[in-house]
Amino acid sequence: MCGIVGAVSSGPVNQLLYDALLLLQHRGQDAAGMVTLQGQRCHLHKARGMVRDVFRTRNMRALPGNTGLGQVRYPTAGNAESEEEAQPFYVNAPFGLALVHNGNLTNAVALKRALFEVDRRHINTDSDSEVLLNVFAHELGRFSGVPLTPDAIFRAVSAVHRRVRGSYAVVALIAGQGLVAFRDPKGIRPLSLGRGGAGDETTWMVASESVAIEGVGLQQQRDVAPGEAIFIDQKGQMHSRQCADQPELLPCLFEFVYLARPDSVLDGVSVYRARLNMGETLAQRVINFVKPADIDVVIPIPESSRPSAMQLAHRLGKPYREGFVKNRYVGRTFIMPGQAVRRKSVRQKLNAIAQEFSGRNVLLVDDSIVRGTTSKEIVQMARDAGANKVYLASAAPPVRFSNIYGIDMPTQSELVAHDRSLEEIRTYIGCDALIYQDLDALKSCVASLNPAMQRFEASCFSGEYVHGEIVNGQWVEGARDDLQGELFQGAARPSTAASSVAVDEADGDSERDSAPHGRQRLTL
Ligand SMILES: O=P(O)(O)OC[C@H]1O[C@H](OP(=O)(O)OP(=O)(O)O)[C@H](O)[C@@H]1O
Ligand SMILES: NC(=O)CC[C@H](N)C(=O)O
Ligand SMILES: [Mg+2]
Repeated sequence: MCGIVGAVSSGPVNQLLYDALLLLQHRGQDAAGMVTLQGQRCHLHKARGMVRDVFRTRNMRALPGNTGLGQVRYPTAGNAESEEEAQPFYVNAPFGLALVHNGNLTNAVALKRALFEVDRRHINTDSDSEVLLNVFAHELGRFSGVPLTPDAIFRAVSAVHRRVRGSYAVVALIAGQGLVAFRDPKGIRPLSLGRGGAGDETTWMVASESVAIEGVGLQQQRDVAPGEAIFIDQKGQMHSRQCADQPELLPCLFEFVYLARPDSVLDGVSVYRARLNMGETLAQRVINFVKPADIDVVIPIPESSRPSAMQLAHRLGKPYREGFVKNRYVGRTFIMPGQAVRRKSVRQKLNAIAQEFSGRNVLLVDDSIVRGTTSKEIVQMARDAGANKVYLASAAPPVRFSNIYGIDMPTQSELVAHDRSLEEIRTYIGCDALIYQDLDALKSCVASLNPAMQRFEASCFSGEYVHGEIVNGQWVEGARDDLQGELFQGAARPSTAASSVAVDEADGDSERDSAPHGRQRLTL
């Protein structure tokens, strides 16, 4: 996941974009960037780091103009250390184009080959987003004349939909023309449209989450529909068209579990309310495994599990206590690069209040257990703080399969639940009881809040991939040809018991950590 934003306004957009990026920081901590457009001239600044570190006053001054876009990056392709792979990407033809992308293309290798051999375009990094920009640029060049028309833009987006597979929420800027936003035909990653002011004073914004729109004082209008493209010209006129043949809404379920902020509304669903529902249904599961009389207190594992834990405690009639205090200056651990830094960060980030644990049977609640880094540490911290029994409940089902659509879970063998029975996971984490949410229950927690949303991209729980790239844990013929053998190798190869060990028991640094950031990424 990354956070993306774009704006067209009657005034300068640099501060607006900066503020929106800060509100999207939870979606990407590795790099940030912005492009603004003043007349025909694009101004770009991007670098590794968090928003506050990347944009100093002098950088902001050098980003003039009334149209612009920005991104916070959490890499799923290429290399987190590469400054060039920070976004936005820019190409000078046709017109001058800049693009930001949230998602992950699953046929990027084949596209890169075709771009070079057929379209005669050079890709200079290992980023799938640079591939996506060049596909869009090539198609825009084919359909557009001068002056550029909305129809040409929409035809180019339709062609992108035909060529590209995977997930993509996109904002692009066309020099001298305006802002384009589009979402893949299954709407896997979110994209919201907002507006403020009126007439000549109108400001438009497109952003990954509604919190960015509302946080800068604009109003959320609606979501960009799956497959839809929106074009806002420099006079502030908005044009839109459905550009996909068979669009259907299959949003990523993990957005509701963990990725999005609780105060966002995605595709009409309040993330906060969905998380409350998760607490309700999880409470039903808990009482199947642990007698309520054996639970003294419910304690969330901050931050994302709080709404679910609160509702779960309410449903069980048990006290809800903040037993862990979060250091607000440490970022999200799951999206940090590398297992060693993630593990260290759990202890730096969370500290136990011993009195809340001492002599008690505690039920810890987290939103999800992915690599098991957090839960293993936290269970031990609860024991060190004097807890009697330590039970652990997860508001999401076991994460057993790779995510290839924009969450950095490419390697099954990193996942604590992969190839392990429930009892083996419990033993590994070291808790006295382990309770997971049921997948159908999780889906209904979200779907009950929007009747139009009945299906989800839930591959990391189910192993079913919406584009059919992987079937029964194996890349299907053809889809596999698009990709290098080592890509997503956990999914491509049946794992062995040895390779399923998520984290080395002794020091937490698995062999995979010797690879850059411990990730198996798309290498083009
Ligand atoms: O099993 P793991 O691999 O440890 O991943 C799961 C944990 O990571 C996330 O927390 P994170 O610290 O990233 O963010 P949060 O503060 O929003 O909870 C998530 O909320 C879980 O606590
Ligand atoms: N998490 C994302 O959306 C990543 C975008 C893009 N695939 C990258 O790696 O930079
Ligand atoms: Mg967490």
